[in-house]
Amino acid sequence: MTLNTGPGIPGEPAVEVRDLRRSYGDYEAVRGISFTVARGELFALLGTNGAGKTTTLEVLEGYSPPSSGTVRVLGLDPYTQGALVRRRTGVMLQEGGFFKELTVRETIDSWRSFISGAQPTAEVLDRVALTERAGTRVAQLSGGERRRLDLALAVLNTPELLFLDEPTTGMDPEARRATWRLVSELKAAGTTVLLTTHYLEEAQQLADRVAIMDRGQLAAVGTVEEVLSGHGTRITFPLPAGVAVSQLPFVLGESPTVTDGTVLYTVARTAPALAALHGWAAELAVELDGIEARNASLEDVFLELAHEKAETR
Ligand SMILES: Nc1ncnc2c1ncn2[C@@H]1O[C@H](COP(=O)(O)OP(=O)(O)OP(=O)(O)O)[C@@H](O)[C@H]1O
Repeated sequence: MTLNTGPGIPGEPAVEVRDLRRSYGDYEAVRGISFTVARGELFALLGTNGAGKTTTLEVLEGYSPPSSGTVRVLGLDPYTQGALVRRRTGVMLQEGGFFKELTVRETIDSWRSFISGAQPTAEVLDRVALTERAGTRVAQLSGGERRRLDLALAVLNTPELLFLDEPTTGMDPEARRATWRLVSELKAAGTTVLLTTHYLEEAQQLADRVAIMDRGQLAAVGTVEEVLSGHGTRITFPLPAGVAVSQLPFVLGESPTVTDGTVLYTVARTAPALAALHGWAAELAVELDGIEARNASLEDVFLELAHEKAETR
């Protein structure tokens, strides 16, 4: 038997997931998902709470086997070939298990002793902007600083593939941006990154491709642009003075929603919709001040999914 321990077959994806299912007892948390992550790509797994993101990541990291389906990480089976996979990957978990009495430097030093070819401690501290906190005990770190220490440990072995489970949860905006910079640098240096996040802006900023997970299934996979296409344009304007909601027209067959005096239409085609609205306004001799048309955002897609979820409950 020959084991594939090298850098992998050129063109072979970094991650390949086929029909993955994973159950906890009777409960199926992941219900038949398939996706691939190419080498060098930054892929974001987005989802509502309990969608199955962490469960998927745990299978990819080799902590649990699939209930059915297959996963390959760097061409290897992460469950049965865990040691080989771990040598070439970095993992940042949602809750790092630190010894709270150790300082930041001692924590990094102790992890370094397990890794051959680990980066120097000073360099790692600098990369995650923790140099000034090197002598601080882990117990005294803020939530965001602990996440940065998690990240430091995940990149210690200069991994080919990095798994980040909600990397910026608990960080203030400045720390979040610093983490985004670090993740972007790693990607620029050729690291493949698979991250989960609740922050849509994070996915929009960083990801080459995103997958939206909902109730154990993938609702959409593609570039942000691809995922947003098909979700229409949002046209909004303040309800004109003297106009009743019942007077608002159907536009391209769509009825509006009115929230706090703002009218919203979601339409497939922008120009004819705007023309129809201006025609309607001219007939009523009212002004459409403040009318705006914008593409759907990831947030809109999320809200639609949440809405569908509430309706199917
Ligand atoms: N060990 C477990 N035993 C039983 N059920 C579990 C277990 N771990 C997770 N679940 C359930 O499986 C589902 C998916 O959980 P998972 O943590 O994968 O979701 P998630 O998308 O990561 O959610 P979040 O964004 O809230 O972290 C949830 O309904 C959760 O309650």
